[in-house]
Amino acid sequence: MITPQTLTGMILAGGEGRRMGGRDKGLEPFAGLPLVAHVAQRFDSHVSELLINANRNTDAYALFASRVIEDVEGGFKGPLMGIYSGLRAAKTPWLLVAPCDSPALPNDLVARMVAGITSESGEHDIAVAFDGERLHPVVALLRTSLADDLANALAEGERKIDRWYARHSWCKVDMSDCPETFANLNTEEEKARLELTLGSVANNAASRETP
Ligand SMILES: Nc1nc2c(ncn2[C@@H]2O[C@H](COP(=O)(O)OP(=O)(O)OP(=O)(O)O)[C@@H](O)[C@H]2O)c(=O)[nH]1
Repeated sequence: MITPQTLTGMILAGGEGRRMGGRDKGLEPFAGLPLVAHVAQRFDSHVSELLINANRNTDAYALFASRVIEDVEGGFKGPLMGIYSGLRAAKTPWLLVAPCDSPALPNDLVARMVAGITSESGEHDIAVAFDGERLHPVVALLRTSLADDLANALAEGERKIDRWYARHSWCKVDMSDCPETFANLNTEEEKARLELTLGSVANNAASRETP
């Protein structure tokens, strides 16, 4: 059974943000808070430790997590390297990953992912969020014992997250009831548009969960 004691959360914030002029996306303000703060709230009290995977501005990120970890191998090798770095850093058997640029993820994200990975014969090794049309490979629950296997895949040059998932016992977690919560911000224009449509959703969640 996956409990908060056996689960580490990690926010992926290690990208270059090229489509946003190279800015550090996780620290961009959105509806009054840095993007990363919205995502951090989804993990509140549901995990034993929250990590942020970032390759820049690590002091700024430290305000929002228990630990900030950089990619094991630098040079912006992609999100699969970030996931690997989290699998290595986590002290628990399970790691739940979410991206820093999706500020409206479901408030019950952790419960949904944990319920979704469990099958009649036990747990799969990996569960991936599915919005009814698309998989979201950077919203995933994984066994941390996969770290060695991922190290080998990365050494072979693998960079595609879903292709690596497909080598394992994996499942989709159906979130087709809330596809809009997966909206992410890649450009200034998307940020401005989503701030109008999703800002209130994200803000309401924030004020509900702030003690
Ligand atoms: N650790 C790590 N995370 C990454 C890397 N590249 C992207 N990510 C993360 O993966 C998720 C999806 O990233 P993208 O939006 O595809 O890439 P990005 O670098 O943020 O933005 P672009 O440069 O505009 O593509 C985000 O949470 C990123 O922070 C990387 O090289 N290392």
